[in-house]
Amino acid sequence: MTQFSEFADLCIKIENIPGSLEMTDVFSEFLKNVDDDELAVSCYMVMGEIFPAWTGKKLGLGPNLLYSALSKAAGISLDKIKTLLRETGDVGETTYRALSEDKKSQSTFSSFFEEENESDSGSKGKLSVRDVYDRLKEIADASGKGAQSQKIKSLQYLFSESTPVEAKYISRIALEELRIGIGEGIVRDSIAKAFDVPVSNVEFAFMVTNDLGEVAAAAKKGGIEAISHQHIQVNRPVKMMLAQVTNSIEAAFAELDEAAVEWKFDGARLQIHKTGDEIHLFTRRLEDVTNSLPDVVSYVADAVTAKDAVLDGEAVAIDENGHPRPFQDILRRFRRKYDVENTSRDIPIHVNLFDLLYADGESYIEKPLTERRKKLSGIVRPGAKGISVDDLTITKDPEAAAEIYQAALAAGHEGIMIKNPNSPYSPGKRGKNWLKKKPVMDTLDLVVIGGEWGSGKRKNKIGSYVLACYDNVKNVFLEIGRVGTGLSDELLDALTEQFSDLIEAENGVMLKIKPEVVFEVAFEEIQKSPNYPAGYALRFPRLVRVRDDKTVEEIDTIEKIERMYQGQNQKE
Ligand SMILES: Nc1ncnc2c1ncn2[C@@H]1O[C@H](COP(=O)(O)OP(=O)(O)OP(=O)(O)O)[C@@H](O)[C@H]1O
Repeated sequence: MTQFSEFADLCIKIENIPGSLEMTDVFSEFLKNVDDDELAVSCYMVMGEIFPAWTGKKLGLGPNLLYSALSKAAGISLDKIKTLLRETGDVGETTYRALSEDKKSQSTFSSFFEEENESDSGSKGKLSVRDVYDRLKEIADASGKGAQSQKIKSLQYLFSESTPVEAKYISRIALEELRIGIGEGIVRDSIAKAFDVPVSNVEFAFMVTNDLGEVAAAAKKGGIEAISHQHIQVNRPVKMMLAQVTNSIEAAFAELDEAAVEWKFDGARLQIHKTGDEIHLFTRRLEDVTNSLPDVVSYVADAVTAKDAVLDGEAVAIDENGHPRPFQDILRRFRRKYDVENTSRDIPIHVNLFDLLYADGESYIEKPLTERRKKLSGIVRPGAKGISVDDLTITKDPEAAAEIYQAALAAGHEGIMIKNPNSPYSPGKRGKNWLKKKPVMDTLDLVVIGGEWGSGKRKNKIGSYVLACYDNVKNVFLEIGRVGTGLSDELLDALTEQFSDLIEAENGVMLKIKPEVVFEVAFEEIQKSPNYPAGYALRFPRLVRVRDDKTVEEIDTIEKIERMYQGQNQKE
């Protein structure tokens, strides 16, 4: 068993290291020494997760529940916890302080000094890494009547059995806010280093399994040989391949010579897994939305002739003429948990398939696009209801692509995709093998980190939202502005509801919100601004759409905003 105190020490060390190479050194040492039973979970937890990415499962613990547990464990009032939150602005620090005060008040004079001397990383709690993981998993699994109090009890147990420093990290993990600067790249490199396997092999195994814990376990057990045997599996979603923007069709053809051109549909990504009669549908965030889309399940059952397959496509909400409806409509379908039948009648879907990852026992991801498409067309019945393989044109002629682009826009879609016909499918990669061309509209994907209660008629609604971009060097969110004006009452109601469980702290009318929801925001211009931590502000920002299909890891970075600012000033 590895003590959780060792994990907390690891977090402290890593937080104080600026460079990723050193982080890799430190984490790979930890991986070498951790128990087999705790190897995989250490990989998840160091990234602030409990479950491997492919499960799409989240702990889903509201901040208020955590504060209740903390208040009970520390024996101090909820009000006091909220005051601490205002002072520290951070749930980890609040936990540390709340529990330190508790320990002080309960300790005798001499034990107080013992604790002080041993403080920070020194004093040891009673928990192992596995204990913490198991309790958090229990919290995630609790459901139904009594689940709330069960969750509070489990957290309370974790807090009371750990030192303040350990509890600080437990709180951050529980709210999915660990953010010590370790992401998938560093975990991947650490596995390679710890178990002496080339990074490229670890990378490939991760792409196909979507589970760094499992890859670490395989690497430890059987090195390169074992991880080379890992393959894509039906019913385990893999990350979707993504696209880069191209400024012009000509530029794309200059890169590619010959290109595969198809419409960029305005809908939501869907990864379809079929094993015999069992069909599962996953979103871009790898959430299982099978139950919300019974119509799509029946379309797949009817159209796909392969026994087993993993297919990639875009689900589009359509009107009675087959034209695409607004993006929010397809998201309504994806989110729907009740009254699914009626909603599917009101908002029909058409699925446009454009790729194939696996069919009848064979992985296709390493094969060229043309071969994948050939097989895809061979396993989907033409003329089937609600689902089709999209049209793909292979051409060397930018003019032909321009015509397809115009046709796509005329049909109400976003533009075109220009793909490298010889390229493999690279899960989770955004590279030059897929380029997208759509009309220029400057938007940014930003995360909501705060808000403000409205006044007057909007008293009980969150009336404006504080937005942040991501600083991927310092690993922090940077506030860049707000949106509020122009939002309808109906939308504000829906948003207030969506954010109600994400409120971490309140100060007067101001709210601190757990960074989870992504807004796509349009604006007139990016300006330099000393008023915001990002150093930039958006002129006339307005909400285009809530990007429920994107995770907070996918928001735009300060680097990109700097580049956009410079590009914008060059144009003038
Ligand atoms: N024919 C197609 N091939 C691939 N992706 C397509 C196609 N049609 C629509 N798409 C959608 O376009 C997305 C690829 O663009 P990108 O990787 O930039 O995602 P994005 O960041 O969501 O971009 P955007 O905001 O432009 O949709 C895919 O995730 C998919 O949902």
